[in-house]
Amino acid sequence: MEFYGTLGGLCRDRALLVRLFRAGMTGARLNLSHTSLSQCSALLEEHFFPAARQAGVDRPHLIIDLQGPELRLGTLPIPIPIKTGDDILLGQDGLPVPQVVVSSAKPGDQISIDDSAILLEVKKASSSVLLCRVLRGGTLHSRKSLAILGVYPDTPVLTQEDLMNLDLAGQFGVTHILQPFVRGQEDIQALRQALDQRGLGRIQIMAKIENRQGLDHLEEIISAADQLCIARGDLGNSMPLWELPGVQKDIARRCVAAGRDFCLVTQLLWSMEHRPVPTRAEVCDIYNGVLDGASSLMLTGETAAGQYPVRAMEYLVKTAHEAEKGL
Ligand SMILES: Nc1ncnc2c1ncn2[C@@H]1O[C@H](COP(=O)(O)OP(=O)(O)O)[C@@H](O)[C@H]1O
Ligand SMILES: C=C(OP(=O)(O)O)C(=O)O
Repeated sequence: MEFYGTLGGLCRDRALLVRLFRAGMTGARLNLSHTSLSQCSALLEEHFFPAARQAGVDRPHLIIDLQGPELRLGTLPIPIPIKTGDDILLGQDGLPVPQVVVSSAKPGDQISIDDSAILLEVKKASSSVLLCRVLRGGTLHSRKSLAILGVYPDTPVLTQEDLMNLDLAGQFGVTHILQPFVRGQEDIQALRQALDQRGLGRIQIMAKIENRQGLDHLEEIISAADQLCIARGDLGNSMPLWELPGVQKDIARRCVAAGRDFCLVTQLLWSMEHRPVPTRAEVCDIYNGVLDGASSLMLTGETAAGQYPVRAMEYLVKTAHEAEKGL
């Protein structure tokens, strides 16, 4: 099995990366919604690849997660607390959001931020600004994910930043690409074409299933992609959460039936961002994911921004190996 962490601000530390590899990590993801390959040249060349060599991992996977059609909050000068019941503006003179959010949302729509940690309802909409009521408050941070629930604005398959990152993917040793919000086989064909044009046909495409559009076109996505990724953060925004386990199991079953590898990601050990020991529910989730056929497991905030990244990797790897004994 492959075990991945996400490289965040924490990971500009070779000693930490050596410990993650020694704990069983076989590769890592760079979320290019928060950084770019050019900004990460020192992280990759001076820390990531040397750490892998030092830990005896010959060919670490380097996975880039593109921006694609995903919507995100813009950059905030400082984190902003918002309270349940407050009214806030999105767009002109308010919080920075992509213009397509302002033009697509209508009164009554709900907007989730940071995988639904924060929830807004649109009260009034004009062509430049949305007045929203805060249904669930919290603290807003830069570049957190944003979704208009049930609304799918027409956004490009690849952003300008994505194309610039693809230009550098060969020289930085990228082995896999996580393609976000895949809507059908055309999205995958567009990425494959962009890779072929750059002589990067060897890079594996991992199609992220993150919303209803992906679910509705699952069969063709399974055929077109090299691997799938069950991206439970955004996928969980697109349905009542109690439906998510059944949907995860259905995707897993269909991947296994088609002989397609799949990766399981998000909140596998979420509590370990702040606690040294996982919950019983988290280790059971990992164990079940392996029994359901996951070929890789990926940590996100646990290694990118958490307090116990190495312990989290150890729990991930040990729990998965225990589950493999039952296969
Ligand atoms: N390259 C990075 N630099 C700084 N912080 C990062 C980076 N990657 C991730 N993070 C932080 O870790 C959090 C969890 O990572 P991830 O799951 O990849 O992001 P998100 O949930 O925003 O898609 C991010 O929201 C961000 O706060
Ligand atoms: C891993 C995921 O993607 P992102 O971190 O880009 O929201 C997810 O949605 O589960």
